[in-house]
Amino acid sequence: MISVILLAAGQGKRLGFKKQFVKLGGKPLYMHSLEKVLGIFDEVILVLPKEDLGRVELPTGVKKVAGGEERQDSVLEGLLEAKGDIVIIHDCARPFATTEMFRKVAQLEGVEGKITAIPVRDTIKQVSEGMVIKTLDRSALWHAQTPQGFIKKVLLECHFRARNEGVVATDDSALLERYGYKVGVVMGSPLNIKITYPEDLDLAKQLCAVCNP
Ligand SMILES: Nc1ccn([C@@H]2O[C@H](COP(=O)(O)OP(=O)(O)OP(=O)(O)O)[C@@H](O)[C@H]2O)c(=O)n1
Ligand SMILES: C[C@](O)(CO)[C@H](O)COP(=O)(O)O
Repeated sequence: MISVILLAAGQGKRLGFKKQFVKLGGKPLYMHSLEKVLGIFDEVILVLPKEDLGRVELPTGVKKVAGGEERQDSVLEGLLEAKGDIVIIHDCARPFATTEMFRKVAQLEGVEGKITAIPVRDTIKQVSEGMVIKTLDRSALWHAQTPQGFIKKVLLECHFRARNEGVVATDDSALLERYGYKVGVVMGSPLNIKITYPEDLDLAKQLCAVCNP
């Protein structure tokens, strides 16, 4: 059984407001991710800010869960509700992830986790105080994206250990890396952007207009 946990419980501090409810292509941002997985996977859980749980109406079959302070806390809240032996974690802040990506990260033969990611394309400089220190070898550098798939009991164990040690990571695969589990990679897409800053939202609106004119 595969559970999908869609994260939409952030406060949007870097954007200036809660992005998950912004209308993109005529529907709230979180709906873009929901539509990619609904009816395809066994269970869909949408993690929302506690204060918004009551006002968000969702299609039948989608479970609502209250999130926590940090992204990692929200993942754990979702995990505690998930029934699947495989879980897929996705940021609703990435509205252009495809169903194919969700399917691919759920294939976990020989690994405990699998992420979408794309190779770094630009020349990468190490910079300090406005000065270039050196050019880094980019051949092994990738941008991590979501969706990310995991064996649930492994991800839960990693979350509990991280909480006990006070470790906070920006994505879930970092926790598996920390505790020695294997994480595979599947090709994401440069179009699978994350809306973090105001200019990302402008770009997303333009992408949406091109993709769904
Ligand atoms: N406590 C949190 C924090 C984040 N998220 C979700 O995790 C994803 C990635 O987080 P981010 O871009 O950092 O979103 P925000 O936390 O909303 O933004 P900011 O960090 O700027 O406040 C988003 O889909 C966001 O809703 C969450 O579910 N619970
Ligand atoms: C999980 C993530 O989307 C991978 O790219 C990202 O790390 C989460 O948010 P942040 O903007 O890096 O805090």
